[in-house]
Amino acid sequence: MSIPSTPVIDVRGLTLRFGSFTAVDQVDLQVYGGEVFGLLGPNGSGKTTLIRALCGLLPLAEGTATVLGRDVVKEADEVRQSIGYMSQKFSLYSDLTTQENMDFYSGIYGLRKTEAKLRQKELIELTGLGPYLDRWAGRLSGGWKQRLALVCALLHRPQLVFLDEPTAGVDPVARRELWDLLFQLAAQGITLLITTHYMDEAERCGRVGYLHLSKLLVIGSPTELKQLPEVTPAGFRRVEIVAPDIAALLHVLKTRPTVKEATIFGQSVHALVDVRDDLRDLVAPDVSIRDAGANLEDVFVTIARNRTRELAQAG
Ligand SMILES: Nc1ncnc2c1ncn2[C@@H]1O[C@H](COP(=O)(O)OP(=O)(O)OP(=O)(O)O)[C@@H](O)[C@H]1O
Repeated sequence: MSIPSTPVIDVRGLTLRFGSFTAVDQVDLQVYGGEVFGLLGPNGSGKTTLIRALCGLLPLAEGTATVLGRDVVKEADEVRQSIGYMSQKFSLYSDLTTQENMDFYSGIYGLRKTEAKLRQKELIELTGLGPYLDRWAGRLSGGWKQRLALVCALLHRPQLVFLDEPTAGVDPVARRELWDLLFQLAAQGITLLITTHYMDEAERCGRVGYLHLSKLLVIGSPTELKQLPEVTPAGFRRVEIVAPDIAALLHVLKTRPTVKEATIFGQSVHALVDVRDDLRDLVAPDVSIRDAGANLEDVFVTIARNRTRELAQAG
């Protein structure tokens, strides 16, 4: 992707506070047109707070933020009218039908009747909501509720949409379908900033950022991040070991001096091992050991741990 020079989201030195608590600390972030940008981080790391500020909903303690070229404080009304926001909480009216919810949000965005009908028709076709128009929103399954919420966030044709954990609690098939929809939107040039706790979703993003304890620790494409030298330090290699009793294997690895990290992934253990240890004593007919690259979880865990250690040493 060729990156245009004007960012759709431009955040510089942004700090957000609730009283004396700093929820977002000195964040710099630029997101460009048509990007699918993933924002990850543990619970309470500041993702929703950052999004709410970018939607013009919070005062800034320090720094600046513009979205679509508009200042989120001075032009908060214009910002809110020009973006889409699918919030973490279910923002639809459970006792209104799908159609009534769409009509309600069309009204909120001030769409004229003919324009609203046209846009609703487009979005119903895009999302497949047609068979559910008369169903109460509260009676829709999780996946269809999220599609309806997405439709309501797109009615006014925003060029930038914030999606806060859009797939939380949604089954894997519906998650995949929602992502297919998101890619169709990105293909239309709509910029998406998405928070998620799912690593497979992070992998789908063009770039991701990782928030930890209110600070944005790292930004990059999944491929770039996995290749960061600090994730697999010199003198170490990452291996995947499949064995019949992975709990016992994990215990063995955790107590081995040459193993820096070990964690269970499905039926295998991933470990960061000193290259001088060939693990030969672990080889058995029912055990397989192979070199494996870092995954995104390795990246985030390692970087968060390193930064925490650096802070402790500095303080
Ligand atoms: N209105 C508020 N008043 C006081 N503290 C708040 C307020 N909103 C958020 N916080 C605090 O700010 C921190 C960041 O919260 P935020 O909701 O942004 O985290 P998050 O990364 O989105 O978490 P999650 O993954 O659980 O959604 C948390 O410690 C939270 O308790």
